[in-house]
Amino acid sequence: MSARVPAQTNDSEAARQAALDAYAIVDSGPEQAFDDIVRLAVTLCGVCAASISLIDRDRVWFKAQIGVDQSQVSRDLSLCSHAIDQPHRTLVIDDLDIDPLPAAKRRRLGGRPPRFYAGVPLLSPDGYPLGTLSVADVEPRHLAPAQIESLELLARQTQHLLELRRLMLEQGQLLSAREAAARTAEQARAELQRRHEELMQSASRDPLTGLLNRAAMEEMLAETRRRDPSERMPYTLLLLDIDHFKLVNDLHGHLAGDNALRAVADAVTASIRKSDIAVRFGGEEILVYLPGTALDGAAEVAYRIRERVARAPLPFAITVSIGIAAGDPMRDRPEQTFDRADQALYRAKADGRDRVVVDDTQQFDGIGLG
Ligand SMILES: Nc1nc2c(ncn2[C@@H]2O[C@H](COP(=O)(O)OP(=O)(O)OP(=O)(O)O)[C@@H](O)[C@H]2O)c(=O)[nH]1
Repeated sequence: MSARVPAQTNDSEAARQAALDAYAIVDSGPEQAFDDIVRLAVTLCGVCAASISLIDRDRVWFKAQIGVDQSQVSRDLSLCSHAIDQPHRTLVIDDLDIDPLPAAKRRRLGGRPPRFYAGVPLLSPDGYPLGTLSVADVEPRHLAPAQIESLELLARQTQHLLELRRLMLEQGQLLSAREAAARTAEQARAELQRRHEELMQSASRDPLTGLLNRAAMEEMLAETRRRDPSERMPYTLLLLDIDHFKLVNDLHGHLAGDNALRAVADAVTASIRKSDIAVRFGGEEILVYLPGTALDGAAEVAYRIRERVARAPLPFAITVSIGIAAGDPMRDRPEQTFDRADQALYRAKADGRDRVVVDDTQQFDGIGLG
């Protein structure tokens, strides 16, 4: 038996305990790999007991054991504590009656006191003793050098297992930390997106009518231009202007004019589909984009708007003029379609207002719908 080294300082014991804690193994459930090691140790050394013992604060806890009566013992009853006094040497005591260890007296293997003990310290990569892989018997024994070497080899395997276990634990923690960080980032992104949309919503709406404003339309146009023309569908543009609106303002006042504008916007919104887009284009001009709608469909929408405007709950009557043009993304640019709708609107005004005029320079030959 080797001489005992001086007692560890409080600091080094704290560091040793921290090294063990990093494995988070104490009080864990049984694991086949560790059970196999103690079984092999028993077979190789021809003894009745073996254990993988870990020194935890004031107790020694067995990760795996065969033939040992307790599942943990207080540290002062532990043979393992003797073994780690010389952490780089295997402690072998052939006969504890001849070469006694204080702790051995009160330990039991199958109800009997141990006579033989051999313990190989298990070290952390930093060299801190964590516990032992030990074999014991109720009879005196003498291990052949090859058996001691095998036991030491098994202890090395146990250390590898411990490392592997710790690495897996760290990986798991890293993974969940990464998942948590990804979740937080996703929540932040969603919140940012929500706030951005809110901001866009308020920035892109005309406060008086609630319709989209011109900036929003420009943004949509830019977005459309980025897409392949073949992916875009034909559409119609409907340009609406309130007739003699200046007179409405002059006769009934600006506030009444505002109400009239709101009523026309409501009439437009009520007459179009969700997929259509209405924009307050100028002072009293409204532009409506009707994707996938042909001229005849757009003319129907225009009539519906006129009817609703005629029934608007206002103390005075108002009318609107509407110009319509069809656009084909494969053939023309949106500006060209807009110009044709504008010209149709001009004709509607010139022809006496309160009417719908469909652009006749493309698919239709001049259908005045006024
Ligand atoms: N009340 C109100 N008036 C507005 C608003 N925006 C523009 N206007 C007015 O709309 C009027 C538009 O007048 P004009 O462009 O001369 O056309 P109009 O009187 O509608 O005549 P036609 O379009 O030829 O039928 C102007 O008097 C603007 O001041 C608004 O937000 N509220």
